[in-house]
Amino acid sequence: MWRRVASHSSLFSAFKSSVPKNQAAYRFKFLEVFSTEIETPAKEGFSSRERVPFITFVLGGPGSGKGTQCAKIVESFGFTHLSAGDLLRKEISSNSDKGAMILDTIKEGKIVPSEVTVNLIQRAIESSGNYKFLIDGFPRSEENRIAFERIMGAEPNFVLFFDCPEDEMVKRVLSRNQGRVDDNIDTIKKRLKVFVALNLPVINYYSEKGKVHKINAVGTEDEIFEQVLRIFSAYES
Ligand SMILES: Nc1ncnc2c1ncn2[C@@H]1O[C@H](COP(=O)(O)OP(=O)(O)O)[C@@H](O)[C@H]1O
Ligand SMILES: O=c1ccn([C@@H]2O[C@H](COP(=O)(O)OP(=O)(O)O)[C@@H](O)[C@H]2O)c(=O)[nH]1
Ligand SMILES: [Mg+2]
Repeated sequence: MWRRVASHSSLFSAFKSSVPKNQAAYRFKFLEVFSTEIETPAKEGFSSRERVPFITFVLGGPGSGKGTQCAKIVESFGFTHLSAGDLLRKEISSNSDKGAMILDTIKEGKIVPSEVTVNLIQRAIESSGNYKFLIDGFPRSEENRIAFERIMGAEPNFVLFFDCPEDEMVKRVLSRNQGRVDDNIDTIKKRLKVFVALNLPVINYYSEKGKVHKINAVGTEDEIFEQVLRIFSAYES
């Protein structure tokens, strides 16, 4: 069940180029894991001395608490937090030639073309120097998922799904106060529809593969983190 995809991986190349020359063994491990098909035991964790890449997708509707809980996971477990939305917003503010298109897409609550987002994630992975990643708010569609798996040559080790009722998500987004162009009632309604139509199928896909940990996202931040903690502690080997 914990099978990684077989193709030659650009994730491997990414790690390869970011690893210092004197860490040949480290580099070799990535080759071993990502260029061959390996049955990995279900209990494989993220603290092994091999430092093999460990990827968690963090999914849930807008306002379900993904970013808030990712910050806590980083503190406790040393993951690198890559919020796809933050990477896209950074791209807008960096005056990139794709900025205007990304801004329009976000305002409409739609999904940015997969190759744009995957490339940003890939670059962030390459420059992180880490091997444990929380990929927050991505993949948002089956097309996103397929593009990630094809380009990176890797699947997530597991998926966290923050399950939150819509009225609670709307309440949280409207009081988020981060000056985001999409935190308004019109866009949030569109985003909720996009979540159900395009993002839930991704969660169902990984659920059928036995990779989803569902979290009840209603409660205090600390109550929710207790559930998260139990899951991550089980992978700390
Ligand atoms: N458990 C919680 N209860 C109430 N509000 C929360 C909770 N977790 C996060 N929030 C708040 O809700 C808003 C959305 O949280 P955020 O982490 O940005 O969600 P997401 O990344 O899923 O959109 C933020 O203002 C955050 O402070
Ligand atoms: O992989 C992604 C992640 C985000 N977005 C866009 O960025 C917006 C904000 O995403 P973010 O994850 O920041 O929102 P959150 O769920 O945290 O409120 C989304 O509605 C999309 O328009 C996207 O197109 N692809
Ligand atoms: Mg977020």
